[in-house]
Amino acid sequence: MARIAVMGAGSWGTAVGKVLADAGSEVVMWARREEAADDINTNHCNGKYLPGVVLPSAVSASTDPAQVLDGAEEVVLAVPSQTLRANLENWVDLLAPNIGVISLAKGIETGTLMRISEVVAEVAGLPEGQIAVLSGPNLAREVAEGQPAATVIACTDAARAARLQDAFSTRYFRPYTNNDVVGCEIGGATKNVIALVCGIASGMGLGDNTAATLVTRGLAESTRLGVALGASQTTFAGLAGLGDLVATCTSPLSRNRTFGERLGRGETLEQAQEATNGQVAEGVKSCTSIVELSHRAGVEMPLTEAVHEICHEGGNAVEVAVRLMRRSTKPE
Ligand SMILES: NC(=O)C1=CN([C@@H]2O[C@H](COP(=O)(O)OP(=O)(O)OC[C@H]3O[C@@H](n4cnc5c(N)ncnc54)[C@H](O)[C@@H]3O)[C@@H](O)[C@H]2O)C=CC1
Ligand SMILES: O=C(CO)COP(=O)(O)O
Repeated sequence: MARIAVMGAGSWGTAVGKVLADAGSEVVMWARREEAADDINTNHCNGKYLPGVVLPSAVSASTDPAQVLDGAEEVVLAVPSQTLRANLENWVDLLAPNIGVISLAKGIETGTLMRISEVVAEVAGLPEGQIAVLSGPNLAREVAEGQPAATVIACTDAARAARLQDAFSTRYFRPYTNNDVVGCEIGGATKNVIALVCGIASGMGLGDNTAATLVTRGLAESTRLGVALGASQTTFAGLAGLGDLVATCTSPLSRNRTFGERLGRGETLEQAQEATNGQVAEGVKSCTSIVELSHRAGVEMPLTEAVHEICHEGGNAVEVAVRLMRRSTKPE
């Protein structure tokens, strides 16, 4: 039985811990709070993030990263994108030199504009073939309940991607492999921003034509950015692109969509933040780094710019929407 460390016991880290244990691994989770580790060890659940979900007995937890990482063959990084660097810096001396890393994060680091696998490579000094990313339409609650879902495991080392595919395969969770790490990470980060704009539109009372327009044009601008950064266009038509975009833009379980809805109803950023139960809505910060990345790459991302303006420049959603509709006409 392989021993896998999951660093982060939030909603997705916990759901992924359950998947890995159901697929046959021994899973040790790192939790920030003692109560979370106790809850997992004593009650086999994580009541703060996934109330009612029973975790397999092969899942245990600790707040001590040394204990969690001791003997681990793989380490899953399940902390928010903007905190990953600082967390990993604390753990780097505890990683075995040949350890495999799997990033679950869906964001772009602010300031550096790095994808999260690039942050991992820089901080841990690992070659890119040792770093994989997992991304797809995977709302944590549904996966934890055992509802059927698929995902993508991307790694430049195809043999490693195939090994991870096995390690994550269960009767309800079906991973596909891909070698397009850039496309999977860009798709995962941009869909959160498009989910914010879909939520804003919904909060403003707009209907399904608007939502479908935002999803489709959101996919167009995400693909434009990804391709400019070296990704494959086909990745954006797959699970880590369109698949995740649809799930996140339409689901009431999405933190990003819900956050946007509150903004669209007129709440401030602070009010919307209060309602997240301490969970991350990655798009709020990543919209800034994605706008900067798009400028650097020379591609237009009007919807992402709109979200940035509403979230961080005091933009009024109605005025921003009117301006978007008045953009010059163009071929599709
Ligand atoms: N929840 C979901 O349905 C999915 C989430 N993801 C991605 O997985 C990553 C992790 O997300 P979740 O587990 O959902 O997040 P979460 O907000 O539910 O949990 C974050 C975890 O990171 C820990 N953490 C460590 N350092 C932290 C810090 N400085 N600030 C805040 N939290 C800190 C928290 O204690 C918590 O255990 C994100 O990038 C997210 O976009 C990806 C797919 C599905
Ligand atoms: O990434 C997700 C689904 O694939 C989760 O989305 P939220 O972070 O918006 O909840």
